Amino acid sequence: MAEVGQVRSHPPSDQEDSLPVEKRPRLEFPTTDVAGEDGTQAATSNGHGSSRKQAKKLARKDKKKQKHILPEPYSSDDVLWRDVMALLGQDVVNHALEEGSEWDSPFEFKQELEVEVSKLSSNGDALALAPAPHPPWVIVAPFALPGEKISVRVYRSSRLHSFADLLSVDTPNLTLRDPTRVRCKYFGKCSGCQYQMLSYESQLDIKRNVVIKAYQNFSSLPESSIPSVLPTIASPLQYNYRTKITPHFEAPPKRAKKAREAEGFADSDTKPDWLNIGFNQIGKRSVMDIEECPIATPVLNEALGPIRENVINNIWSYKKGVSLLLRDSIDASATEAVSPSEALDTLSAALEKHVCITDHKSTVRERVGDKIFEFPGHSFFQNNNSVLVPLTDYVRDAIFPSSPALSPEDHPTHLVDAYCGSGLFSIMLSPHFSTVAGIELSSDSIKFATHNALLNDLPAGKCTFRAGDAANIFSVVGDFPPERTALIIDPPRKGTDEKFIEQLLAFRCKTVVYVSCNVHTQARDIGMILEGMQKKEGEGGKKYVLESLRGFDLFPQTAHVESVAVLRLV
Ligand SMILES: C[S@@+](CC[C@H](N)C(=O)[O-])C[C@H]1O[C@@H](n2cnc3c(N)ncnc32)[C@H](O)[C@@H]1O
Repeated sequence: MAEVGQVRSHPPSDQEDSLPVEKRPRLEFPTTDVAGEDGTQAATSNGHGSSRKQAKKLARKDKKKQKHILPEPYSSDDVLWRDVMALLGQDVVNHALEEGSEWDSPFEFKQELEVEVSKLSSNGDALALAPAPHPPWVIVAPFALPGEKISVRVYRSSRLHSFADLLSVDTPNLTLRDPTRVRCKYFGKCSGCQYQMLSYESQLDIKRNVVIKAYQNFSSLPESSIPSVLPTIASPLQYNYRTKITPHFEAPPKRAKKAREAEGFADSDTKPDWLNIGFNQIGKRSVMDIEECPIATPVLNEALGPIRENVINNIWSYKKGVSLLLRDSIDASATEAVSPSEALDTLSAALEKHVCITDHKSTVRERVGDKIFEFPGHSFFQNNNSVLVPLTDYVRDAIFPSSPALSPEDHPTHLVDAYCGSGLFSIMLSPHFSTVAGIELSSDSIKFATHNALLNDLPAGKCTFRAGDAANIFSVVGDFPPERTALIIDPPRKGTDEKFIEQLLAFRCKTVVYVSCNVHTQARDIGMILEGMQKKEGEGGKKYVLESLRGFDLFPQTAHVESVAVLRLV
């Protein structure tokens, strides 16, 4: 029986946990809350009420007003808001803002309507204009495609848009949609995947468009500074690629505990109806029961059954909701059992044996190309192993281009790996550099980065890793020759910060490769770097140019895209 292992309260705090198989944040307020927000008007329209009543009413209105929270800049809500504005057109949006009607949803809670999808948002939802005679307003619904006529039911409204459940696709777009492509029985309900009905080529095209829009909307750069976005690089595996999943469940509710008490605490090995172990349902806070996940690796799917059984058998002992951890790892005991004298193919066979790690403190082991990486179960590691050789090769080729962008005698000799985790880029690219320095906030990851350098027999002293804020790296690489140094930036979703960018601009290394799981904050940061350079140097001297830009598909079947931007000082 697999162990449930170390569990924690959910939602998980891991910075990359905003990735696909996760909760989407709840937005704003239900549609019934959107009545007029002008307190003065409300008071005068109710001319005969007592002043106490009026004061109460005003207080209620004020409360509602406070709920009109604008999206956090660069958040997925902000990304959606830009898409909503683009679909409505600037004139319509300006008019609604001037009128103060942008929160006045024309739709009631649970109102049903038919719409035609215009486009996809960068978050993967379908966007449709509300049909006449409704005022200009956007309907946001999941799992529908451009050109499709759909029936939806509104469940929540926001600024000039309402969220709706998809009830049916009445006229499907058969050039894009093919239901036989869908491999998951939960697709259409689970919030994990958005695109299983699409061909893989269409998914890659859509993601390229997300990168294009991100730089248009969030970089503040003139069109002339943004290169044509290159085609998205495919993931070698399009299913069974995800090496980490975190299904979760709620603790027994009070009513269930009471019912059990009334029945004399009778134990049962069947799953209670109220217990769901899985991922979030689309558009809801509730968890849906998931027995298999076709984007997760086979070993995680094999382990999921026994892990679920263990939870079911012990469910009454849980006081809080829990996020389980399932992580695919090479079986360390199988590789350790191979003696050095044994043939290489015995070792290779041992490296193919995988197990599921459930303990946050256990060590996970992955192979990337000819290197082995170890890291603690709770810490960050990229979740799609199949794409890591193409990704690290791509970063290497960007640093050492064969084109005239960089002649061989100018090739970098030093590498700075900011936000280095357990050393993926440093170690994969180390053969091409004389000196490598990595920095990372998590001291656990840093311990493992140092350990991984030894594990892969890198020459002593070649790679040094330190724990700390990424910006601190510039104070320790003062002796690196900037014109022979490459910098890799791979921050969490919130991107890097002004302190880091300020020092990057002072350091002026030849090449910067910015890898990001959030192309919107990446676009902001790249904009800040290019603008900052402009301000520092005026029109003279060398400047960074954004040489190339492209998406990498680390998460097939989902709307998520990784983005790689290459800056060169020329
Ligand atoms: C997207 S991960 C990339 C890790 C690594 N490059 C890799 O590919 O495995 C981002 C990393 O940044 C780290 N991090 C977050 N904030 C940081 C900060 N202010 N300074 C340095 N590292 C930070 C996280 O702990 C995480 O390991």
